[in-house]
Amino acid sequence: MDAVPVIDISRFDEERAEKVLDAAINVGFLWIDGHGLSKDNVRSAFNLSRQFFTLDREEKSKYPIQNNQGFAALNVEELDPSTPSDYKESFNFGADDLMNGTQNQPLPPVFTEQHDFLSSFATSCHSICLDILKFFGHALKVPGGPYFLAASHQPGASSGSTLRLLHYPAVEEEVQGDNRAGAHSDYGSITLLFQQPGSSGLEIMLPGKGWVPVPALPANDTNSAPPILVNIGDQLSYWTAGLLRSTIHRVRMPNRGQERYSMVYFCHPNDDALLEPVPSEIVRERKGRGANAAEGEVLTAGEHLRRRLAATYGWKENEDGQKQ
Ligand SMILES: O=C(O)CCC(=O)C(=O)O
Ligand SMILES: [Fe+2]
Repeated sequence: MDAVPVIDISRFDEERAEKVLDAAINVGFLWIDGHGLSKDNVRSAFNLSRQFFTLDREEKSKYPIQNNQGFAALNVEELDPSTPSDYKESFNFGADDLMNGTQNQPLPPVFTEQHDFLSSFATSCHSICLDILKFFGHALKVPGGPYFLAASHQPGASSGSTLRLLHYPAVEEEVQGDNRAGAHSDYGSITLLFQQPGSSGLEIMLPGKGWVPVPALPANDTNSAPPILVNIGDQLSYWTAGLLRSTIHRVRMPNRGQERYSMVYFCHPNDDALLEPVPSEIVRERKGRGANAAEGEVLTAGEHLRRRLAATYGWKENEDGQKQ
């Protein structure tokens, strides 16, 4: 996909850091290669996802989404309030718990039996995100360089980091228009998006270009998983006064009879991180704040997430993060 560059992050150098920053400023999406995740790992995760979503609806509904963890049935989520709710189902894992070994979330046997695998998958995703954040820290020339942003994304610290499995069932008739995931930007710092080879439906909104499809890249013949799609979320946009683009995207599935599986790792800062512009000359030169920020208001990452989730699921949470 020409609009979205592919960048090999297996080595850290000036040129690559500049390319990563450039893609984040101009597109908000990039493919990363040299990420170190194996094809087998990604395949196993997709297999687990398929095992879960093919369970009876009744069985899946024993784990209803609460505090952004668990199962959201078809049409529960409404990513874009101006369009009908999303004809997709999902399962969210609290990735901080998966990483720190304190599993509080009720899980079906299909997942508890593979808990070690899920923990290691989430840990790998998080460490890929830390690698990418190091490129940004370096290119933005913040104090501490590569470690500045990574330092507020400690693996296992209390955060909104989430591993999410998604299933878009095949339909024969049009279901509420073609929008299967309404237009939205992501809430965290950066997102890793896994699609299966041959899979289509994802579109991103680019200035001057409109909606641009971003189909999965083909599988390669190495042991490595194909390049992973990365996008900038709102929190990194706040931190960089809107310099890094939190690009709006959606899923449309006009091809009848096709289903789609995708997996997403939302990397979030520690809950107590303040979403104020980072001390960078490059950011200081920039006027304004990131997407949706009211003038003069500085939120913590945890507060920001609570607000966004309340809007998405139509529920409110109290200070302790309890659903009301
Ligand atoms: O399924 C997809 O490819 C997109 C999912 C997505 O954008 C999200 O869950 O935030
Ligand atoms: Fe998204």
